[in-house]
Amino acid sequence: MTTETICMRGITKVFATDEMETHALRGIDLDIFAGDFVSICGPSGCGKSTLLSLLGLLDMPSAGSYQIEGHEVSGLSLSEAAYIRNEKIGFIFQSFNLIDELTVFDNIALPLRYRRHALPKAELQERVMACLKTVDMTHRASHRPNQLSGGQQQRIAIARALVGSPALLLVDEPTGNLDSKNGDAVMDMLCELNNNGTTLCMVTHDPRYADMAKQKLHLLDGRILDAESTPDTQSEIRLQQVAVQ
Ligand SMILES: Nc1ncnc2c1ncn2[C@@H]1O[C@H](COP(=O)(O)OP(=O)(O)OP(=O)(O)O)[C@@H](O)[C@H]1O
Repeated sequence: MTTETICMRGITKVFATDEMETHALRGIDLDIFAGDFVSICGPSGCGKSTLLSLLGLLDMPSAGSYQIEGHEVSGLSLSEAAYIRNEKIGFIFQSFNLIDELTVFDNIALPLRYRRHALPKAELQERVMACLKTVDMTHRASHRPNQLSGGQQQRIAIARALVGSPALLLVDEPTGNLDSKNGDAVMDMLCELNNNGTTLCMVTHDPRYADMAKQKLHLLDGRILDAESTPDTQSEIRLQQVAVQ
């Protein structure tokens, strides 16, 4: 049976100021299944970052339903949203957002240290080192981020996003600050993580990287213009199941 990680229905987002209202999202329906890889692309201002912020519970929709693993999360309080975010969601940003005052190890450990239930020290150590191994950076555990190259910093950011074993990894232009060689290496790493079961949702302007996804969403003016799925995706299977019912 397929597991639905994300289910959005009729999601809208309106930013209102005294002078005007901006309808950033106008009725988004989106399903993301465990193990899926979704890419979101579209022109500047179409609502990509807004959608990613809502998916990551960094902001709340103006209307609509949003469920993570079957639990309604639209309208949560700030502290409840922060709790779910920390437990269920990992983030990778264009600007790696690492803290230069902390070692690589401590940067990766940070999401675990913010959890309500502290992990035993040995388990925390084990999880951080396992993530460093995944991104092939164990030899840099005691370095500071500003002693690393851009590509290495993004690998540390990936490790930090993975350390909490998130149900969903949200990725915003992961290669935007990298040259093409390092960008390709980061994308290879993300694809490998997805092949090993990590659920990914990525905003990108690069069509080559968008094409690597199993489900491709094109946004325009706050709406999903069209969605393409490769034949082997869970979404396609689900659509076929609906069709035969
Ligand atoms: N906090 C805000 N207040 C008012 N309007 C906003 C706010 N955030 C976004 N918007 C507006 O919502 C619309 C969608 O913005 P969003 O940042 O999601 O677009 P985007 O597709 O990510 O663009 P880009 O590719 O340029 O990053 C835009 O018209 C933007 O001006």
